[in-house]
Amino acid sequence: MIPLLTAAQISQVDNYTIAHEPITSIALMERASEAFVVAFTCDYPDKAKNITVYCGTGNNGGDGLAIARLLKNNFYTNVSVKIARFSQKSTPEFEHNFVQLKSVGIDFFVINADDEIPFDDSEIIIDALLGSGLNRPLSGDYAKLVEYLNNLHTTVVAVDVPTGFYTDGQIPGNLLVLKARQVITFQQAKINFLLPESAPFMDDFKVVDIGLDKPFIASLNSPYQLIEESDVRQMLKPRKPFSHKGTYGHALIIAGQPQTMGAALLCSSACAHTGAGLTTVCIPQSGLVALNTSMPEIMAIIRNDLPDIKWEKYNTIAIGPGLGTDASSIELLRAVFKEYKRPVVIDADALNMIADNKDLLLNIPAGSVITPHMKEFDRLFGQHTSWWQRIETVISKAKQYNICILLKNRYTIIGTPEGKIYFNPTGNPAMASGGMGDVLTGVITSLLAQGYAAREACIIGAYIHGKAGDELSNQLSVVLAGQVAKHIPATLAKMRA
Ligand SMILES: NC(=O)C1=CN([C@@H]2O[C@H](COP(=O)(O)OP(=O)(O)OC[C@H]3O[C@@H](n4cnc5c(N)ncnc54)[C@H](OP(=O)(O)O)[C@@H]3O)[C@@H](O)[C@H]2O)[C@@H](O)CC1
Ligand SMILES: Nc1ncnc2c1ncn2[C@@H]1O[C@H](COP(=O)(O)OP(=O)(O)O)[C@@H](O)[C@H]1O
Ligand SMILES: [K+]
Repeated sequence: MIPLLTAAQISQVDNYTIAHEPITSIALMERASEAFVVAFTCDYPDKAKNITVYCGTGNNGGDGLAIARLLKNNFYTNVSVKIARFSQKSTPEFEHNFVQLKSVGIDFFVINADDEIPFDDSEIIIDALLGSGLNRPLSGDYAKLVEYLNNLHTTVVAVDVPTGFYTDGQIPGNLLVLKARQVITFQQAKINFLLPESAPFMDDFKVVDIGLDKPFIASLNSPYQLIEESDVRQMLKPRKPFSHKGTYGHALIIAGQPQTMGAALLCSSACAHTGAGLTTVCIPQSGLVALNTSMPEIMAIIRNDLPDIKWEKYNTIAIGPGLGTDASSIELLRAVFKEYKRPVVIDADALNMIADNKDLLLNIPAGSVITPHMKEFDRLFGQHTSWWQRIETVISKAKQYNICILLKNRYTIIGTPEGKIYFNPTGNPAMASGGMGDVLTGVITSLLAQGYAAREACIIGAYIHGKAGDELSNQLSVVLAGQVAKHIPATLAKMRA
């Protein structure tokens, strides 16, 4: 796991590293700038491009000055610097690098407060105006400069953070930010880069290691963690030589209506492909031929008004995909909560029914998983105006109901009753198509049936679901849910290798 820190914590780690490595703050800035330049030269190798580095007078600006000098040393022939001296204040690291800049003879131009903004015809802009020290929305001269630069539509590469962007906490509406094609960020992704509100301000980000003190970072015990492949590899259990279908659990999936049978088929296919020993799906009579034709491995219980379910047979139950919200579905959901006290997976229409009957929230068995997307989440827990607010709700509701909440998105958010938030990095826009969530539910259900706890099932499930989609998207620009379900065994084989 990569712990994700707030700007205040990063500055704490910065100071700790300076004191304990030990390293001077100027040497740390040089190391950060070198790391930026290595990444930059990789993505922008044309050394004749006309590049302007815009620098503020804080440490982000200090980085910018060092970066300009290092680019020149790396034979970038057309680099110049514009310094926004809008405040009398500057940091010693900025001033040190200013002296260095002058000594290597790079063209620079100072823009003072209230000055006209100088004409810019550069091909690449490096944004080192403001970084993680931002403490208020841009206004005045900064706002004027950023609006001018945004209107140029030039390729912008931001140093650490796009100027004006909030790295953590609620992002105010109508925020003015210098829009970046790419952000080359230091040490770790900033938490807000992982939320959809970052989308208008950056196409992409890349993390470069600047050698901040890792044990100290771990000691801060951040609630926010980014999942890494190694975590999932460690959590995955092998399939043992003398094992049999009973070893890997029996999952029951209650899903589908005549018009939404696909949801039941996708969910149960994903469950079987993720390795549950047995999968049974509870569907209406009209779905039986489709099930037997497409997946003879899966057993069926025909869903009359209230089917006769032998609850004790199942290691876990999933309920919701394509289920509908009519009276008999609500009755069935209540029956699950009444009869079955082990962890379940609740998705789609089951979430919508709980949203309409909030008393049911209290009946969810401890250790269960709910898998809402944004709209289902807001129906359940009230309207939210920002993703930061949703994260806060995930933390409080996971604890209150003793469940894992998996809130789906580009970086799916998993909250546990212990107050941790895990971000899943896998998945891609080729997967933005119907039924993908049904497959995820099947994957998580399968993992619960196999004996993984809810936290592990969510982390492994979200990761391999997205990873399967990533592998497919190497060849395909659109990936369908059924393809992801069928590809899970190949992804699992690689992860277990
Ligand atoms: N931490 C690390 O790991 C490392 C960090 N490094 C680098 O340091 C950067 C952080 O530098 P930093 O702390 O000097 O802050 P920075 O963003 O340059 O801002 C400067 C000042 O601007 C001001 N200000 C704030 N908001 C404003 C606004 N809206 N409009 C106008 N002014 C505003 C505010 O001062 P104020 O006016 O509030 O007194 C603030 O102090 C970081 O992003 C990275 O690039 C690396 O070199 C080494 C490793
Ligand atoms: N752009 C994307 N990047 C990463 N993952 C995506 C993207 N679009 C969709 N997904 C994944 O696909 C799934 C969609 O779930 P959901 O909205 O419930 O779909 P459905 O209701 O159609 O089954 C989620 O797991 C989500 O993380
Ligand atoms: K910046």
